[in-house]
Amino acid sequence: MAQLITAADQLDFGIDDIPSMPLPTKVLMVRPLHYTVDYVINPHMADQVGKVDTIQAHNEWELVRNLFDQIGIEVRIIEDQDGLPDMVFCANQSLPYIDKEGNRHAIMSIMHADQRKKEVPYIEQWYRQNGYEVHFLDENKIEDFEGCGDAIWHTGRRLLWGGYGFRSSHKAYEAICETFEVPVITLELVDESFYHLDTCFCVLDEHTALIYPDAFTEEGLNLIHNLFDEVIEASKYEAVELFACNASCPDGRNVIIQQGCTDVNKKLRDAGFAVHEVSTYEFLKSGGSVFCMKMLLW
Ligand SMILES: NC(=[NH2+])NCCC[C@H](N)C(=O)O
Repeated sequence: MAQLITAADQLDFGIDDIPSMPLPTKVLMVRPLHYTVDYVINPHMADQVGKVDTIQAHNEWELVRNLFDQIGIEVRIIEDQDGLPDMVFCANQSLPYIDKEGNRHAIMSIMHADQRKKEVPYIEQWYRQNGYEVHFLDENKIEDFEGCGDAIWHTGRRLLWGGYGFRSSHKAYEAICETFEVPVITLELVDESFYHLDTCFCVLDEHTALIYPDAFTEEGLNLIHNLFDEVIEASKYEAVELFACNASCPDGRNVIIQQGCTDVNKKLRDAGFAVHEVSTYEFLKSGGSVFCMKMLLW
């Protein structure tokens, strides 16, 4: 079953056929002491260089942290590094996994932008200190891969969704599929404003996803609709300006999301989710929100 799936006609399983995987119980967060917008590597950062209010950013980060804590997720914290202003976005430097025996693994990223490459060893060190087996992709064969920014676990199942096109190469998923022995469904990203899969695709529970449809190809949308019974769509405004799809729903019930996503939040509540709004305005300036500000762990 460990296959790479790029088109809906390759799907020979339903979600219930995929072995289950425990839900994450922890998050790693990186305290943003050196967070700024210093360079432009995605469209959201244009015009934002030097415009981050550092104190406000730290306050917002604390509130995000409190919300994870409140919904029962244990928060682990490390500090960021001087000269690495994007390190707070700790969804990007790795992809963790728990195998069927309960052993923990992490594949380290190959960051697309030179400015972010030095973040990876700090996260690797944390994994080593916390009993994870660390794996590397072959840099001679794979150009880039930005961890859980693009690679997203299906809630409760040993199935990975892999976005590619801007920050991660399709080739990375061949290697990940082999290393973790899980099926990977790849989704091409076509709009630069949605440069990571986590900007336009959020798995809410086993049967429900929140997406921004125009960020995908028709084939991608087919794949998503094939595996999810319910697909909630975000409007352009809430997806681009408020990063609605960059929400996080670690337990299949509580959704932590940027403040003001009125339309999406109504749809989430109608579908039975508990919505927790939080301001991440200072992080939106860098092209990130709740999902990017943490790494889900077991
Ligand atoms: N998973 C995410 N979308 N992370 C946000 C990363 C933001 C960061 N400024 C970058 O462009 O790399």
